[in-house]
Amino acid sequence: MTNPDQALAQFQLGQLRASIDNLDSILIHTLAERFKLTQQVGKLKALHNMPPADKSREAQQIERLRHLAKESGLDPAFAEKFLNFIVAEVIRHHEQIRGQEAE
Ligand SMILES: C=C(O[C@@H]1C=C(C(=O)O)C=C[C@H]1O)C(=O)O
Repeated sequence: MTNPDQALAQFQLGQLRASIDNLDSILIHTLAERFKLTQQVGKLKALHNMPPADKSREAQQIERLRHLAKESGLDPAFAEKFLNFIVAEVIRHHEQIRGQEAE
């Protein structure tokens, strides 16, 4: 048996989780669109013999995202780690594309 307080808490939890699910969908769709673009960058770089990683571009992105994170109340260290995690995957894709072009 649930008391009214527990029933209300369950309802609120369900509402919060529904919004979290919506935001997780946005994150997945956003990442999918980002990777479509970075795949195009990878092909362009492979075609023109440019290196997969660009540390100066990454430094600019980190500075920009740390600033945005601070403004939004997100931990800037987390924002930096998150970007680095994504960029590492992008570079892995670029190296794969480069390998395919060389075949
Ligand atoms: C996509 C690029 O390649 C790499 C991946 C980046 C990214 O995912 O934002 C940024 C810099 C590069 O290390 C790029 O050079 O723009």
